[in-house]
Amino acid sequence: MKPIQLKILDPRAQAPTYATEGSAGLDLRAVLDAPLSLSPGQSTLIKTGLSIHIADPGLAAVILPRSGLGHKHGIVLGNLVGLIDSDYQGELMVSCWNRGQTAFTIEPGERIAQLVLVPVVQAQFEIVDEFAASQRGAGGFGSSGRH
Ligand SMILES: O=c1ccn([C@H]2C[C@H](O)[C@@H](COP(=O)(O)OP(=O)(O)OP(=O)(O)O)O2)c(=O)[nH]1
Ligand SMILES: [Mg+2]
Repeated sequence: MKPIQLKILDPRAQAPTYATEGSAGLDLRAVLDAPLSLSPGQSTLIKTGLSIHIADPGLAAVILPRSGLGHKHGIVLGNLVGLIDSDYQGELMVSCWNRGQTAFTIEPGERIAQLVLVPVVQAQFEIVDEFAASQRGAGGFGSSGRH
């Protein structure tokens, strides 16, 4: 694919790389002046020192939690998932939320989340009054397999 333009906005940041050949995610590191303690329940927006311009509307990026931090320490994302639009050119920001019971300290340069590029389809809509019948119809929320 075409390279995605990347700006390194802070000298403490570095271009993210895939850790292994098969990695889907690029780890994002915290740009912080000092360690930052997050109390239980607290969330804060952390800079990454990076911006990208995806440019292609057929792509987007998502920011996802790292499983170790999320499972072991309760550090997930305040917005659950971050969505980076293809036309966004600002700094990549990570909302870190301590959903755990104990304080957690984020160190400068710590890998706090991961960025995944994903394909996107922009929908076109056709307004109709009725849909053609389907097997499911309007059933949902556990309706299948119930008698
Ligand atoms: O975790 C995130 C989520 C979003 N963004 C940036 C990229 C994204 O393209 C932009 C807008 O995000 P979103 O559309 O989710 O936020 P919004 O609350 O709808 O704001 P807006 O009105 O600017 O679209 O903010 C981040 O840097 N980190
Ligand atoms: Mg938006």
